[in-house]
Amino acid sequence: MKALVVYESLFGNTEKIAREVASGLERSGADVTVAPVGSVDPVDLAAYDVVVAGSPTHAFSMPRSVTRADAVRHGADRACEGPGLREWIEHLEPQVGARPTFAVFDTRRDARSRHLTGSAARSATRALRRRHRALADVPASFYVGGTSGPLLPGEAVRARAWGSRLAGCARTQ
Ligand SMILES: Cc1cc2nc3c(=O)[nH]c(=O)nc-3n(C[C@H](O)[C@H](O)[C@H](O)COP(=O)(O)O)c2cc1C
Repeated sequence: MKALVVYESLFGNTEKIAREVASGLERSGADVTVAPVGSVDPVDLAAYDVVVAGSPTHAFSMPRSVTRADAVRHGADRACEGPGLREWIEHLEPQVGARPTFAVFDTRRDARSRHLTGSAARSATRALRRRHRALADVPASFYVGGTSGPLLPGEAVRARAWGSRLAGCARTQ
C-alpha cells in the first residue's frame, strides 16, 4: 500500500505528528512519503492508496494567510507561511472513483483548556466532502500545550498508533 502524509506546520508540532503517523503506517507495512503540503501537486495523487493530511488549528479552522502571519509574529518560521492545507484542498480535483482514501488530523491547544478550541481537521473533512473525497476515519486531533507547543505527553505515541490503525482502515475500503 502506498501512502502520502502531507502537513502544514508553523512551529513544527504538526510536522512531528505527521512523522509519527508516517512511522505508524510504515510499521503496518505501508510504503510512505512524508512532505510539506506545499511541495506536493494536489492534482497528482493517483499513485497513492491513502493520503493523510494535517495542519494546525488556527482561529477554529485551517490556517489562512492572516493567521499564518500572526503565527510568524509569534515566532514561527516565515518560510512556513504557506500556502497550506486549505489552499491545497481547494486545488484538488473533484473526485472520480474511491482512490485515494483520505484521513485528516490537526494539532490544537489542550482539549481541557477553558477556551473553545475548534478543529482544523473537522474543517478539512467538510472541505474534502465537498470535493467528494472518501475518508478512511474520523478526523483526529493531537494536543499542544500552547501556541508554539510542545506536544503534550503521549501525543506522539497516540499519533503512531493512529497511523497503524489507518493502514488497516484504508485496506478494508
Ligand atoms: C494565529 C493562531 C490561531 C490559533 N487558533 C487556535 C484555535 O482556534 N484553537 C486552538 O485549539 N488552537 C489555536 N492555535 C494554536 C495552534 O493550534 C498551535 O499553534 C498549533 O497546534 C501548533 O502547531 P504547529 O507547530 O504545527 O504550527 C492558534 C495558533 C495561532 C498561531
